[in-house]
Amino acid sequence: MSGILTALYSAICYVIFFLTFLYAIGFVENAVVPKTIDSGTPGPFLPSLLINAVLLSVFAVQHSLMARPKFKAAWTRIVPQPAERSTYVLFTSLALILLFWLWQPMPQTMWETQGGLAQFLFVLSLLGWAMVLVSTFLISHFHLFGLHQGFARMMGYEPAGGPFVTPLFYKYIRHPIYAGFIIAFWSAPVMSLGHLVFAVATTGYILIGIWFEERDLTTHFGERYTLYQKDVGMLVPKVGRGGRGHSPTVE
Ligand SMILES: C[S@@+](CC[C@H](N)C(=O)[O-])C[C@H]1O[C@@H](n2cnc3c(N)ncnc32)[C@H](O)[C@@H]1O
Repeated sequence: MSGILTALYSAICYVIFFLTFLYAIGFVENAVVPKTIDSGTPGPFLPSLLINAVLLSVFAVQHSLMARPKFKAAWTRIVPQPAERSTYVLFTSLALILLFWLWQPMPQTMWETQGGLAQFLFVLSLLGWAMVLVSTFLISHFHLFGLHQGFARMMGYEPAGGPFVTPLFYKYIRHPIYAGFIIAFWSAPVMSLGHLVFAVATTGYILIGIWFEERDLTTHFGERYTLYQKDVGMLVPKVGRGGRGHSPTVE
């Protein structure tokens, strides 16, 4: 793949990802977009549950499998190295688009809030999404979504792997992106059965994903990451640290 083609490919994948991310906000928040988590005509309970479980599993398998170093090593014999991350981002977007498209509404209300509490939960949920986006910039947004690798190929240099960093949220929790998703998914003013299935499944997936990601991070960054794990909570800040947060200079 020529440099210009690689850069173009990574830019297209990035735009598809970003639009998918924006759609995901509307889908979960039941706002703005035509098809949301609770919209549409509900079908019978069991087939709906089964279809949703398959859609969530397709996403989970794609997202975890393609992120593992062994898969990447094999995959880059087919896909050029500079386009690998963009291809991952593209497949993730496609798995999500499939989920948005075929998701079956399960509208039974599990719990419902009103007035100030409902407004608070809605705002909290949006803050969760904002935390996700801000955190991607904290650990290198353009590397995470493949643009850096694609454009580096065009400029003729080898991009260094993303460094280990612990700014802002990362000083207090190890996984602010995942924490942001969990906040966004659970802070629903009205929790339908379908939304609850989605929140439970994605939270379970995130917890399993963290186990795999931390195994890779420990292999990659060694003692720096083990010290970080001791110092900083996974999804919730550790108590008793007097709000100091992680300080790499202490290592
Ligand atoms: C989707 S991001 C999720 C990051 C993190 N788990 C979170 O929730 O904020 C996954 C990528 O972030 C990288 N990553 C995780 N923690 C990092 C850190 N402290 N510094 C740099 N990269 C990190 C991993 O290597 C992986 O490629």
